Amino acid sequence: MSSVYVPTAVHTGDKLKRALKRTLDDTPRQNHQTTIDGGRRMFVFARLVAYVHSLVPAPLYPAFPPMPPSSLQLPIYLLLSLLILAISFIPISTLLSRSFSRLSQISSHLRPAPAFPSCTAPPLATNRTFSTMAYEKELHTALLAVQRATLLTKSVFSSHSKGTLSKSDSSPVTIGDFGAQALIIASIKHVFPDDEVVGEEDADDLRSNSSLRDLVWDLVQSTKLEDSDAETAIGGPVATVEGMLDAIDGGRSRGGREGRIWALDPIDGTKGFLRGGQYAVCLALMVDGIPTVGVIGCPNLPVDDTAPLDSFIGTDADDKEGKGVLFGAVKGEGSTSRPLSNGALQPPTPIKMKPLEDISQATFCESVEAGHSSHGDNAAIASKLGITKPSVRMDSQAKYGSIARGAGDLYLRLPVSKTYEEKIWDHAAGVVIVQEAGGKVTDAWGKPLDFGIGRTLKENKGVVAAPNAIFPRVIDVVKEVLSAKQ
Ligand SMILES: Nc1ncnc2c1ncn2[C@@H]1O[C@H](COP(=O)(O)O)[C@@H](OP(=O)(O)O)[C@H]1O
Ligand SMILES: [Mg+2]
Repeated sequence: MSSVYVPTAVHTGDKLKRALKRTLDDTPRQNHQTTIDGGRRMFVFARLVAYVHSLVPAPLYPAFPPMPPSSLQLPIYLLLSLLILAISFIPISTLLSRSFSRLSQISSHLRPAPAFPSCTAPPLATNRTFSTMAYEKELHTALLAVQRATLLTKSVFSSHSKGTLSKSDSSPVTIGDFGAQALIIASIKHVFPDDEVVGEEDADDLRSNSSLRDLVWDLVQSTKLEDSDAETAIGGPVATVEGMLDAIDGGRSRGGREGRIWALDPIDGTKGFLRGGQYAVCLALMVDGIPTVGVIGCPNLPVDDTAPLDSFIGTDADDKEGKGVLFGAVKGEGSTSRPLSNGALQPPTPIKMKPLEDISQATFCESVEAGHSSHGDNAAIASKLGITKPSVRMDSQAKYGSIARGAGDLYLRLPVSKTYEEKIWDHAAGVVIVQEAGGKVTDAWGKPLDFGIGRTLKENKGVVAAPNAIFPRVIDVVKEVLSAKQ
């Protein structure tokens, strides 16, 4: 009767051996062999247990695992079992540890590989909240910081005196740029003290010009979110003038391919800002050189995404209702937009690029400034694509936000100058928002934008953004037009 257990145990050992062989087929040979040896020893162990069982009269242990009788066979059973266990302990533990390491190898292969250009997985973020969405704390902080900074820029936008200076590259900078950079970097440093920031501005002019510094300090001191929880979440007010200058200078990072680096454009489209047109406050977190979180505040875009793209262009009517949009995106988590507010964040709405079956029906966006993007080349591309609608000219990364929510379709930025290097803060946030809304962004030759080589995109020329489905056709035509000029 006891032999009933023998085939069962042998069968179990055999099954285990076959299962191991099958599942570990792609294990490197050496590990494979050792694991099979482990399986063999387990098989022997099973047979020995079965043998010991056979020494015990079957009727005395009807259930499995059997309990031995209290006769002479009991000590024999115990002794043999102990001996077998001791012999088997080493191979079993080896087998288990190999199986666990194999499992962790498999799970590490399942981790998604990051996109160009890094081949390493993003490191675990410091200060990161472990919630259902990756980079939730980073996104929340960036949304609030940008929203607060837009309050400051709006107050400068509606004032006649904007404290404008000309920078060394003769581009304009205003007290709004300095104030917004101070507020945003102070928020980032409060929540993520170890992170670096590549910011467009520095505090040199303010350190040498006390009246300008006082103007900026007044702005920074008087700007706060109306919701106290929101204000506290990003560190509250900047405490001192020196703290403000240090915050602005906190944007001097040289950038790079490693770690967490924020890219900040406190007022993108400064010329639009001065003209009363579109402008944007833009912030992105790059992890190992890859734009991962993107936030763009556009105080002059219509909240209604079906409104004509140029609804508020060329007006400086700050009192117009229904304007002010805050875009946000996290890599792999989608893009959203919400109305800008003066206090807590408004609820978000997911956004997607417009599905476009017929390219000729596309609306394309380009810079207002002909010195920033070649209007002639953009027009030649549009014409080759069969596009008949006129371009929508718009300053700033509001272009990225507009195509991401389907209010436009393409963004063409064909280079004017052979030597100009696009700045990472002019594109990082927009790239995440467009990608997460179903689009692709490359340079004009179809090369991925490389944000990991410093403060500029020096390996790239121009920028093209389009919905994934039509991107190949668009970039072919862009290359055709560029090649014809060579
Ligand atoms: N020659 C040039 N080619 C391309 N971009 C340029 C440029 N000169 C300046 N820019 C950048 O163009 C940005 C504005 O882009 P757009 O034309 O899309 O509004 C400017 O940002 P700022 O306004 O923050 O200085 C500036 O960084
Ligand atoms: Mg800019």
